[in-house]
Amino acid sequence: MRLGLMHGDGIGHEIVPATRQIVDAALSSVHAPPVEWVELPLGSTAIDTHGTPIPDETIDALGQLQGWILGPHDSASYPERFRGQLTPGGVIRKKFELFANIRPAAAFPGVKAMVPDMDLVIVRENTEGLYADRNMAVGSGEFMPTPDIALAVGVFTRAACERIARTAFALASRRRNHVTIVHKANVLTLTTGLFRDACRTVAAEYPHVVVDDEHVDAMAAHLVRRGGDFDVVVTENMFGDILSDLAGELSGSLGTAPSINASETQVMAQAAHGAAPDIAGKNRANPTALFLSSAMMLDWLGDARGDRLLSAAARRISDAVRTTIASGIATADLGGLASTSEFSEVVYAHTLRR
Ligand SMILES: NC(=O)C1=CN([C@@H]2O[C@H](COP(=O)(O)OP(=O)(O)OC[C@H]3O[C@@H](n4cnc5c(N)ncnc54)[C@H](O)[C@@H]3O)[C@@H](O)[C@H]2O)C=CC1
Ligand SMILES: CC(C)CC(=O)C(=O)O
Repeated sequence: MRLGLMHGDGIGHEIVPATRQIVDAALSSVHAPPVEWVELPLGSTAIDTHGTPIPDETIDALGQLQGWILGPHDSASYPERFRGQLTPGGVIRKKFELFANIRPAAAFPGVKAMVPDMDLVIVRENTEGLYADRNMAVGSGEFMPTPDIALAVGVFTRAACERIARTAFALASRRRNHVTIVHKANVLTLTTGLFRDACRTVAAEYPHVVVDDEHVDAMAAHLVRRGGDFDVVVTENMFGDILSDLAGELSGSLGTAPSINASETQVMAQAAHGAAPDIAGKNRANPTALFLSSAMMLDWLGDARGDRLLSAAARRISDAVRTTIASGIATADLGGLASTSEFSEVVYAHTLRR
């Protein structure tokens, strides 16, 4: 199996190589064939070598792959000429229509979580909404008609809202049969109102699923006070981005918050967090989020290919992470003393253990 690999920026240079080793270990431990890794340029290093953070050769190569791992990028630090453009991750999401951003948040044994009974999945629409896109036909855009006025246009299409709703209801049907639609239809009546209504339309196809809906501001409060009450949360692009950081932190740390971005045919593993420039190069980052993102990717590929070994390898990784953290070994964000490499070595050993 060929899988793409992009380090990204900041802590990506620490957590991506560690993740590659864990994936290799997991596949070997279940006697699956090894991965043929396809390393691709992206981020600051690609600016130096190719003059752009997202070279055409990377996009072309991804078009030939079913799955890949994307390290976090530090687009806020790119030279001025790249600012205001879609970020590398955003370009990839839109180019390959990776419309479903699946972001679980569940507390681990051994972690002092602020909401210890949280076990939910945020299903985020990944191609529309308010996130800027100057270059593509479908998407949204910011512009300045004068130097003193900035405008942003959000795009919500019924087709994309119904598509992400189906993902959410199918997921809830395999979990606890509960979907919460998050919107802000009291103010953004037409746009997020369309999102809510399209989700409600799809809900009629899943009569066994309990549906409710919340305004995004109230939802933020509910997550803090009673985050254990939610199962699947479906929402638009920016609300999902924000709520998933909140849920990640409430259930452990941003460093434990995984995600995949998926279409019907391709999957990208990408942690929910960013490049963490404040701790980059210090061997302090928690690689858990990317480890678990890669496990989600293997699981997705296992389903898509009907290959149980890939799903078994995915379980190896998540079990190894849980065992490691439950044994009291954790990085600083979880209150532990382990460095990135010390933590990764223990997860690696547990992944290989038969
Ligand atoms: N998917 C992506 O590639 C994303 C990229 N970014 C980019 O990352 C850069 C920094 O953005 P910020 O807003 O500071 O968000 P961030 O997620 O990089 O960092 C926020 C805070 O969480 C901590 N943190 C994040 N990941 C961690 C980990 N694995 N282990 C331990 N602590 C961790 C950081 O140290 C920081 O204190 C920006 O250029 C931003 O655009 C931000 C979010 C997502
Ligand atoms: C493209 C990213 C920088 C947006 C983001 O924060 C995320 O998707 O997590």
